[in-house]
Amino acid sequence: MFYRLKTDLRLSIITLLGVSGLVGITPFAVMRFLQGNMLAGVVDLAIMLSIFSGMVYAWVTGDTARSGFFMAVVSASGAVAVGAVVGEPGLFWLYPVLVTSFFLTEARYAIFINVAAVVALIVHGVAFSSSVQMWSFATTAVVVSCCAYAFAHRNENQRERLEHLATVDPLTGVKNRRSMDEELTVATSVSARNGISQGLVLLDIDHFKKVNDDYGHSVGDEVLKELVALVQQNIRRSDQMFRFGGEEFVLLMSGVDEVGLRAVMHNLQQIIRRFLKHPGGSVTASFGVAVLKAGETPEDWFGRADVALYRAKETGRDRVVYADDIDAPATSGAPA
Ligand SMILES: Nc1nc2c(ncn2[C@@H]2O[C@H](COP(=O)(O)OP(=O)(O)OP(=O)(O)O)[C@@H](O)[C@H]2O)c(=O)[nH]1
Repeated sequence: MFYRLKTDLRLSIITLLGVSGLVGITPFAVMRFLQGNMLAGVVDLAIMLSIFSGMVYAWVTGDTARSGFFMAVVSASGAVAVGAVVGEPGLFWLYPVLVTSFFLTEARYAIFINVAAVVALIVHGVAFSSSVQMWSFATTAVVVSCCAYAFAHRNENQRERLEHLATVDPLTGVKNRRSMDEELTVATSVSARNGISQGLVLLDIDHFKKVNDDYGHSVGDEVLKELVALVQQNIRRSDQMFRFGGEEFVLLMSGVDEVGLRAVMHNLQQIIRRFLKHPGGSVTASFGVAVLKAGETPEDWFGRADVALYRAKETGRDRVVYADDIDAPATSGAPA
């Protein structure tokens, strides 16, 4: 529970709004019923129930986009209703709403919700004792909204940047090992559900240490970038490439059958041989390939591809080895 609150900002805002809404509005609802102000009491009760159901929906389904939008609309409508029914003291409820809307839903929806709420109160007009007060309210509402927008926007940018840094290899721009672990898990579950075949390729540049030693690290870096560009130009957009570490890369290919995979690998091997160069000549690579088996774990799947890569290196490099060819039981030719 705390992990979800820590990692999902929108869920934490929904929860904060839900809990503080319930705690903050309950005394007002009770007071209004006790004072006989039934309409205001019913409005408070409706807001509390809606906020509570939005919060429960977010926790149960994980769909914070929909529940966030719902809670932004509910809290803005509630604040307008309270302002319209209670008058001037009720206006203050709009300020927290103007801020939280930017954290609950997308900026364009939040702007629309905030403008609609302020306009609704101005058009209704009853909550204001003078036009000066009304325009002061409108101006401060705009200032609060602009500040909230700027803060939420910056926060979102930083979140995206951190996510990028955590998942992408800075040298080559492909996803890193951490993303690969997640995608392999996703691929195995998708395959278990839909039966879509999944191919896994481990690609390791041959004698890369010698490239670095002979021509320098920066030339080695260029070779890595060139390799990524070449491979990406020659695989489908839906295929994914990851840098596993050093000079080792991983390709995840969905929906490719055994025959298709062999054709793709033959093509990739030829292209690397022909076009991947260092100042002294061509660069080659070794490949280990495994097609996901039914019920296999990501670790076992990766392990088979790794064994195939090891075999490719062991048997001379610059070759593609398929895990299935290693797994296949040797035929003895003995009569049954
Ligand atoms: N330029 C550059 N080199 C890197 C980077 N990451 C790892 N390396 C180098 O990659 C080399 C890998 O060397 P080895 O593991 O011995 O592999 P290899 O020389 O390719 O030999 P085989 O794989 O057995 O063919 C090491 O020299 C590392 O320093 C990087 O980001 N840039």
